Amino acid sequence: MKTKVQLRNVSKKYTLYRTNAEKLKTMFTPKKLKDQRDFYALKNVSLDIFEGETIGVVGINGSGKSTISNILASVIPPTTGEMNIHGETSLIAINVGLNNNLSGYDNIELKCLMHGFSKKGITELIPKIAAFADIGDFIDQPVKSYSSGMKSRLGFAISAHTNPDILIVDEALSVGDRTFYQKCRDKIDEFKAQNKTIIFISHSIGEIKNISDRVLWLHNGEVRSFGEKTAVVKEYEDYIKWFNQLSKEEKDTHKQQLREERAIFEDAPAVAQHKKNKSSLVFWGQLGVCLTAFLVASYFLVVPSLMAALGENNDQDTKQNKDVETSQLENGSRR
Ligand SMILES: Nc1ncnc2c1ncn2[C@@H]1O[C@H](COP(=O)(O)OP(=O)(O)OP(=O)(O)O)[C@@H](O)[C@H]1O
Repeated sequence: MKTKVQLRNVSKKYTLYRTNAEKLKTMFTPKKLKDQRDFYALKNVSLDIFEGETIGVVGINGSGKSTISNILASVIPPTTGEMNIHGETSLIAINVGLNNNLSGYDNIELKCLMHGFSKKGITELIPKIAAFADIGDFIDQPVKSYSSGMKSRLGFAISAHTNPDILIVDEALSVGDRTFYQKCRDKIDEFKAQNKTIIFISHSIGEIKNISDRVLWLHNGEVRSFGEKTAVVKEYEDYIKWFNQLSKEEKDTHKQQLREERAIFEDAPAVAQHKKNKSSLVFWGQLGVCLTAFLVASYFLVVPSLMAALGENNDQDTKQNKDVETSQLENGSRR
């Protein structure tokens, strides 16, 4: 089986800033550890996805589903880890990929150009995409005037017609109505029949069970389970059931525990030491550069003046010697 997506220890780290001023400050000064609020949106994710597979992705809010879809579609880079994607990806998400200030038509043209279509190809595709999106006169209005369902329709229509190898659908179908949903399902089935790879993110367990071959459960930024769909969906549902039967205090304790697991505190002394080493290295490096610059400047500015001064002295000495010699000669001849 051909591997289409390979992730090895992929992590995405974010820093939360309390204010914009704090963010600005950390750009100029090494941030103090007490201010640090780094956390993993995604932590050490390793997986392989093969050609022709449809992978369903489940997980509670904030578990990292959109982060992984954005990384796979190269919308954002991972902080660390290795990623190999064999083929062209296309992401359909409610708020990603469309330029809000451009009209539907212009967005179609732009996306098609980005996918490498010729002008002629684009002219042929535009009516097909517009017909699939089925948003009427809104197609020539700016996307900012669209409802989320209309954005999703246009996004799906563009992606479905640009022939991607790997289609990533992030919750995009949840905002469309049932007529559009069925159209998208038919298109997804067409893609499956063409042996394309699909990554399908949804909160609807029914949809996930229907569409997927394997299921990935992301939990607190990590892979909790990845494999046969019925087994993984059951594990996920069992977790939801377990969580829902907890008391309010137990739920809060559990959520706090998840936050702590995700926060980058456990290696705090190592980070602090690393930062300390790094900043002292930077300090000595800068000092070294300044000293070298000073010595070079001194060489070129001071040495020529010294040489000139010495030269003048020599001239004066020679002149004085000559004067002495001349007077001695004069005295000698008088004698
Ligand atoms: N740009 C960002 N800056 C800071 N934190 C971010 C950023 N983007 C995402 N996050 C955080 O990363 C974590 C994972 O977010 P993500 O959107 O991937 O979750 P999700 O599983 O898609 O959630 P949902 O089901 O609510 O859509 C969340 O805690 C989120 O707040």
